[in-house]
Amino acid sequence: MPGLTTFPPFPDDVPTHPLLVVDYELIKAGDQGETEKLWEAATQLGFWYLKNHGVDAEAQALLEVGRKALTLPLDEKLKYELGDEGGSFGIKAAGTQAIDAKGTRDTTEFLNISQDDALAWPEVIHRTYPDVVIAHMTSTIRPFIEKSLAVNDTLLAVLNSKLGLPRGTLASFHKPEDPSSSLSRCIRAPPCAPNEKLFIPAHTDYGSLTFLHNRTGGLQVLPPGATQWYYVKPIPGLAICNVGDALNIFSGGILRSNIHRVVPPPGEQAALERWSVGFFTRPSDSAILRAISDKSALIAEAAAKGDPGKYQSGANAKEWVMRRTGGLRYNNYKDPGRWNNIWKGTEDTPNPEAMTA
Ligand SMILES: O=C(O)CCC(=O)C(=O)O
Ligand SMILES: [Fe+2]
Repeated sequence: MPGLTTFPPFPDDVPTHPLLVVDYELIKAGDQGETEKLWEAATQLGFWYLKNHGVDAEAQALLEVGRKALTLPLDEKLKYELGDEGGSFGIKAAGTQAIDAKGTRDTTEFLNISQDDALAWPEVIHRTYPDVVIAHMTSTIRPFIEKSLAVNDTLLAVLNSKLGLPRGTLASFHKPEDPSSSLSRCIRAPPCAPNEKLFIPAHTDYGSLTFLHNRTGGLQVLPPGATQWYYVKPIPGLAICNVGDALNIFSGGILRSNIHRVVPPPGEQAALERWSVGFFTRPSDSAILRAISDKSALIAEAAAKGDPGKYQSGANAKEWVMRRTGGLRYNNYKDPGRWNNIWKGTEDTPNPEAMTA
């Protein structure tokens, strides 16, 4: 069982980037110093560790369900495949994404369960899932999603206040009753074949906040101004959180949606199958992705300094996610130039894979 595996250690001789450690208990208690730490992390690198979040057991349980679903026979998994239209929910089969400008197929699998489906179950809002997922909807999936949602909502409220927005502004773009592409995800990547270089290509996250539980290494960030990738070391009990495109745009660029990718785990960990789980908070489908300049002088000032098009995307959150998800699909791949552009996020650094392609 993945959760019971004793992992070979994460090597100490690979380039690793430190992240600030934010204490969720202190954030909930309104601690000023911790709030400042979260703000620094969210505006500088856009990534941080979160401790005392209380979701470890639920994350582990979701991983076990993900393991059951992603080890079903292929024909069973394909019944729930995401499809090429840019849909977010269901199973992403291996080989369905183009992971570089040359159109190389990926090897990872995802189980993506919609927040809306989990909260409304047994009502179906977006789609159905394999029986093994349904069987654990109330015992496992819903508790993971509810607790993760509470964590992300708490962080959003702190960021809302630091951005000088009227109370509840960011929350109004993330109402749980409005349909969204928010989801829980379980990722499986194979033990590293010798020529395997990339599991998930360099990207910014599509939504607002990501809350990730990693067992083995492989996640890498390209910090602002850096020319090389750095691993983010998985630390038991600490989640890895990051800002996505929607918050970058809402904040006029103040919050950083940093580029990252997933490569095979370093050192001896490469011999293991890689499993990770996460929760992705995304805005309501109909929320327009634009800087909220009319509600915060801070945001107005920041957005005015930036590229005007960037903070007036003209897209709503659903369109943004569909363009990015659909643009990566292998069946939609046409040529390197198109691959580089079609699924772009808010990154301010060129995609390093694009440069070498
Ligand atoms: O598995 C990981 O470490 C990160 C996955 C990721 O970046 C994503 O799903 O957006
Ligand atoms: Fe990501």
